[in-house]
Amino acid sequence: MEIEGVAVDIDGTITDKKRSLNCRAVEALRRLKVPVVLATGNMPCFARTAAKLIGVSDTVICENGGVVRFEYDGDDVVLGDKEKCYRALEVIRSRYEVELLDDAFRKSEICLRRTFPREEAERMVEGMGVRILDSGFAYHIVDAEVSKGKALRYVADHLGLDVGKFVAIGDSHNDIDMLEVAGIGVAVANADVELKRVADIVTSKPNGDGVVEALEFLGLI
Ligand SMILES: O=C(O)COP(=O)(O)O
Ligand SMILES: [Mg+2]
Repeated sequence: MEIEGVAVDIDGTITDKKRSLNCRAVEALRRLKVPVVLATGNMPCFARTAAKLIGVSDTVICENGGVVRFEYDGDDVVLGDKEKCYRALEVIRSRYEVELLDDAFRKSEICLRRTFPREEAERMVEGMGVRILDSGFAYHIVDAEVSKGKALRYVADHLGLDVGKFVAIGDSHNDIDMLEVAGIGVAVANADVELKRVADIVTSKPNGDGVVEALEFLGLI
């Protein structure tokens, strides 16, 4: 299969537990001849800056697919409904203390510190049209209509590329459907078991070194 693009998660994939960026992965991603799309749970201002500094495509998937941006100076395309997330937040708040992260900068979702049982909270908000994702770094209450996978399909269509010819690389629960949608799904060695289950390739090395390993294995570098 001729690979037309690479979608890569940020935290836990090209960064380590302390969120320190792996420079070998940066160099490898910069060298690729196909578009490299960052796909993160983080907010648009962070994602666009990260893309610029890393030296990959200005097209980024942010807020777990709730926002997409095609140009550095372009507008955010908001795909998720934050009101749904606020309604769910009130339900969760009735039982757990919550701490919101960067709320003023998020347009489609609510990011929370990981201080309560995610699965229990997800049961509490069943039927409200939201999901609670765990990136390993934070929880995200997202509109159930959005995901990194759906956003990748949207982005690929917009760029005139076939999403089935993308490689997607990730580490967590919030990457599952992106790996499923892409033609080749890669989980780095430190990835959640549930992500490894849907991956075509599981690297032997963790984080950014795993990204480099996968790109070499696929003949992209
Ligand atoms: O929770 C976060 O913001 C980190 O998310 P990411 O692993 O999708 O980059
Ligand atoms: Mg991650």
